[in-house]
Amino acid sequence: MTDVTQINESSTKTLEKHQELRYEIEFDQQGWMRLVEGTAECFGTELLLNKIYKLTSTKGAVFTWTGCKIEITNNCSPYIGDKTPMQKYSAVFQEIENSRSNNFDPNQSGPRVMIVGPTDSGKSSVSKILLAYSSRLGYEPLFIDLDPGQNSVTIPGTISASHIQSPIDIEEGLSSFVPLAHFYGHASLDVNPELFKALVRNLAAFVDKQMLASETTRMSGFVVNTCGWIDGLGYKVLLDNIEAFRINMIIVMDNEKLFSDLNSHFQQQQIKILKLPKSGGVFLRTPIFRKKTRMLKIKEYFNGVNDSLSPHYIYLDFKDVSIFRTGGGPVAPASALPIGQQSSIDPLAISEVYPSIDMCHSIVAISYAKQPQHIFSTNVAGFLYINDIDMETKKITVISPAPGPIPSRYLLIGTLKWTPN
Ligand SMILES: Nc1ncnc2c1ncn2[C@@H]1O[C@H](COP(=O)(O)OP(=O)(O)OP(=O)(O)O)[C@@H](O)[C@H]1O
Repeated sequence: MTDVTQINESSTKTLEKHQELRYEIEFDQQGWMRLVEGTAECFGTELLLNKIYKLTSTKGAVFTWTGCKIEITNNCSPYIGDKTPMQKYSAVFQEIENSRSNNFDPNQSGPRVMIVGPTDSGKSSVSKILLAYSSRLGYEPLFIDLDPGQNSVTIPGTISASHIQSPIDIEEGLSSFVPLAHFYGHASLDVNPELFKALVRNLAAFVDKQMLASETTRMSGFVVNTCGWIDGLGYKVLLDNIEAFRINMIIVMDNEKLFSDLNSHFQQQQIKILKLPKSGGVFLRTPIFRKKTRMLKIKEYFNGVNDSLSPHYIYLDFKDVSIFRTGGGPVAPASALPIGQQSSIDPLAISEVYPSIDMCHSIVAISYAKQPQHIFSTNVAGFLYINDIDMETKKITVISPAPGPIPSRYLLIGTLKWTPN
């Protein structure tokens, strides 16, 4: 692996106050940046002066409130954006902050914020900014990621809650926090929306317990990031998720219709609904790019960010594990069924399946459940990659990020596949 500091074709960019330096670095490419003068922040987290930050397969921006100079490698295609919505984002953060500090009743919960909007509208980036600003003020909010396709925290196909108890790392982002995760098993919400809604309700119940247990968490509140499916069934799922988390502030990114629909729907309820524009820097991702990002996220789970981990091969006998599939088998996406027709398969059924060759290259979750009937309501300990299944010797070869025995015999499988290269 290249030592990034050896990439020395860099230039120093001077930013006026309220400008941002945008960068794009291709998959499997690395560059770096360094703040050489002034102050700047990357999605809300302050850069340290003179520290070299590695940039790997990423797009993003560094914003300055004061003006600054940043040295950045030329392979990051850096350019300066002088129109940014950061002042509006900061005003929304102030609203959140007011809800914490204005006569906060410790028996009530603090901000329960959900960010909604179409794909590529900057939802994850705004989530990160709000969490980073909260963290800088000493709060310890929860981050709830309901985007199984473009997850910010762990492997795709999951929903998770992470406790943000330290500043967000600029290189690793939100992946540096250990989440409580439930395995949905599919990258797209429309494969099994009923299962998704039910898992979200489980996660919301866990979050409620966390809020009850600690006044700091209660006051800090949480930020929920969602996926970009906002019409038809996607909108209905969103409404269900809003109810599950008893959201009291919705931030709508860049979509007048969604803003208007939510206002009409919640007019009798005390939910603050705000709208925010998307930044001109937000990168539009094609389906191929999205798939590559998912594969990269899985690779990072097993190999670490910047290949910092060495994954381990583990050999399991068929009798050592029980594999369960949720939803009673692969279900046709709701969008693929004729209008008005529903799948006859119980979307919440969990059935044990015998190992088979077609499971090769699947990502499976290790459940913490002690009994099969608790699998659905229990979070997962981690994930394995099925490298090989030998039907003759009845052995499964898996790749795990950690050595040693796996913590449970119960494995969950969905439709998520990966091929290491
Ligand atoms: N101001 C900016 N300058 C440069 N890149 C940016 C900026 N804001 C966001 N990006 C990048 O644009 C991409 C899309 O942004 P983001 O992930 O926040 O959108 P999203 O609405 O959450 O997308 P999705 O719904 O697909 O998850 C990300 O790679 C992000 O880092």
